[in-house]
Amino acid sequence: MSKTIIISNRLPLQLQIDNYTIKATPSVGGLATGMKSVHRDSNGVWIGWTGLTEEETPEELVDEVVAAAKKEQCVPVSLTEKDINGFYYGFSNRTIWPLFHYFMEYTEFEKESYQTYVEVNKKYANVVLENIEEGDTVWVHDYQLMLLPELIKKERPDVQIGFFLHIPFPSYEVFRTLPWRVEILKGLLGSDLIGFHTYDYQRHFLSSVSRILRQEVSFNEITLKDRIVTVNSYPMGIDYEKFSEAAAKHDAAKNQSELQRRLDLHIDSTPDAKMILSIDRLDYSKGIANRIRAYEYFLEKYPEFKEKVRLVMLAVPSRSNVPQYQLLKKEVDELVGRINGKFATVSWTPIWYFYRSMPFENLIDLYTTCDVALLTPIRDGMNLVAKEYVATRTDKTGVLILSEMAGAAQEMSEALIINPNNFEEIADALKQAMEMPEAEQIKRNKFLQKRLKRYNVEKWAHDFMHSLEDTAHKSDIVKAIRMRQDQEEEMFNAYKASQKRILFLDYDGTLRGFVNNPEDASPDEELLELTKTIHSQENTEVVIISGRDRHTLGTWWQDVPITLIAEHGVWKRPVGGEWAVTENLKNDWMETVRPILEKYVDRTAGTFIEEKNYSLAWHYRNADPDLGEKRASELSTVLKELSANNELGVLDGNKVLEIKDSTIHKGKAVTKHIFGKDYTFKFAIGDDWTDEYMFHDLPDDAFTIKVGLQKTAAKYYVDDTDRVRDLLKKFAAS
Ligand SMILES: O=P(O)(O)OC[C@H]1O[C@H](O[C@H]2O[C@H](CO)[C@@H](O)[C@H](O)[C@H]2O)[C@H](O)[C@@H](O)[C@@H]1O
Ligand SMILES: O=c1ccn([C@@H]2O[C@H](COP(=O)(O)OP(=O)(O)O)[C@@H](O)[C@H]2O)c(=O)[nH]1
Repeated sequence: MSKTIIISNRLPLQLQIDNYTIKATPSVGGLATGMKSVHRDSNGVWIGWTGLTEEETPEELVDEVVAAAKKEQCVPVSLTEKDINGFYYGFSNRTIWPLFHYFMEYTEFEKESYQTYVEVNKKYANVVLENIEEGDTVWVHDYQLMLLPELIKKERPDVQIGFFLHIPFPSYEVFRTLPWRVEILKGLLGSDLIGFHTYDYQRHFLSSVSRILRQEVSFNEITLKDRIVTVNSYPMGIDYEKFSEAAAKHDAAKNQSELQRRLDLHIDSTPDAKMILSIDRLDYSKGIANRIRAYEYFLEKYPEFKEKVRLVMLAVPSRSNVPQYQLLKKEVDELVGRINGKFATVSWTPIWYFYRSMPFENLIDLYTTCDVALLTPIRDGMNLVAKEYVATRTDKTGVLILSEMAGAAQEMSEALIINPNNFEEIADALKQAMEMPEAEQIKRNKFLQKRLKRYNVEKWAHDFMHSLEDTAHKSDIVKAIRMRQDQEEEMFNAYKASQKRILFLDYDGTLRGFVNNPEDASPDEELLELTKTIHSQENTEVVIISGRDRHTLGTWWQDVPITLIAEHGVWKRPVGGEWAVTENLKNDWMETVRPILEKYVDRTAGTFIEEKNYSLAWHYRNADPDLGEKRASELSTVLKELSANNELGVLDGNKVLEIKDSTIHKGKAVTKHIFGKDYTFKFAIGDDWTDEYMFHDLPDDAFTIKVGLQKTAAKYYVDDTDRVRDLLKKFAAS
């Protein structure tokens, strides 16, 4: 039976060794708490780190660690102290975490910790590969394992791999500063599906892929040479029933215990003061220090709330080996001390501060007891605490104040949404929350609860897995048209058996890869030799059919006697003959079109005009990809309007728009060329839109091949120019 393998840095359980006994406690943090319910309900396995290093695990307890993990359907990855320092405290939490949360001043670029990150990702990959069985699906989680998808895909291309990023993906301007940006993107692109919490993170990622890797992005799909990677947003939900049921149980017991519990929580004699809740890991991205300052500002701006409110603050220890977290701990301790010292009275302490993690029951107690939740992250991938707070409000009272910088804010517009850097706004929101009529609280929470209940963590995981299955169908379609070994053999058999053969070969993107400057793309010796050899076979004709100008093609194939067709069919050089125009063509339209193209060159950095006898081409390969596409579609509209009266055609090539007589295209050129000749083997290969005309216009029995995975009228596709070279070699050897 096939299974789902979940992989994350941490397992949902943390193991500790106390007096030679293994103790397990639940892991804290959104990923572990959220995925736990998904894992519980599946028959899969979860691979990750137990929290114990190899050095901390006595040899005689190793098997017990494995057994303790196995009991929870988990498989541990064994890591050394050095691994954890470089991989977890190092690259993950001193480079990626601050960078992806826009804390550039905290970001360290350390080559050594990156190297450990690579090694540890390989360790995870090895454990995954040991546990994969045919038909399994792999779901990798989060920023600590961004190289893992590629490592797995390389070994197991048959396995569907999903990746979900739980933290923000930053804008291209921030991401580009990372020295290992290419490696990280390539690592992620080993996946078949990549998920983010919000559309903004998704579009930031796609923008980096197209700008840094120069990879073709179409809507939410990235077309690689042999696969399609789908990218989408799936806002993570919570186990709604678990929280609402626990809250209902807690409410039932509330009458006898709540007041006592409040007073037990802290020595204070203002039990009627409203409670403002704040829960997070002690992390600078959570805006805890700012929150305390904003609370101070609130008490100053609205002094009537003194002794009427209390901030209940739970800060869960996190990543305490990283200096910034140690500094933050100090800062928060001092702030709490200072503010309590400044405002406290004999009967009132303005902040109750807990620095520890709490068991589930106590969390529920806090959620249900507090009148307001104040969550002000500076940046936060999602923030599940916001959702959990709303889910526990069984009577629908309570007010959520939430930072607009949390992914959750995008789905929780009924909350009071604030900018975490705007103290004025936070103070006013606190006042509004204190004074909000119950009816309004209920109205807002009703909407929020309905949505959270519907899009819970189960639905989230189901949606993701469903999309991942869909990507498998996409791969099937890809496999269907990719030229298989048997189809290739069939083609070569037909070639060998044929008495009269013709091969139409496009040049750029087919025989030769793209380079920034088109003049640098000259053919190598091997290529010239191959075309010559094939052409010299009996009854065989090789035709280079290109959009290039005749001088360039003519110079390159000066000494090779094959047919050349230039400028999409305007010019032809027969074997042993001279260049001649194939049609009666006009070029007086160029005077009108050139200034339009020049305007686009001036406005779009990196673009240029190529002038041919009967056509003008505007190249935008070196422009910013987004801007290039936008300007190309704008220009194409302008030119099409103009061309309607001038019999001009606009050819949309690979990062080039070419304007020429509309009666000229490669389809017409090949049709004319084969007219009246009884070729029994016809072959055409090309990579872009201009080649589609020949795929379309050649008779049905022709072998037509597209280079690269794109929509095409060709019968087959091959991955890249290397595969084209292989085919040429096989033709030459036939
Ligand atoms: O494992 P730690 O280093 O102790 O950190 C705990 C987890 O923190 C991060 O959580 C994120 O995931 C949440 C759920 O998607 C999301 O709501 C939150 O905004 C994120 O910060 C981190 O992404 C996890 O990998 C950590 O395990
Ligand atoms: O003492 C605590 C405090 C919090 N949490 C859980 O930790 C998660 C925090 O997730 P969130 O998305 O808010 O932030 P993250 O820590 O993942 O950045 C929530 O599910 C909380 O219920 C916990 O298990 N124990």
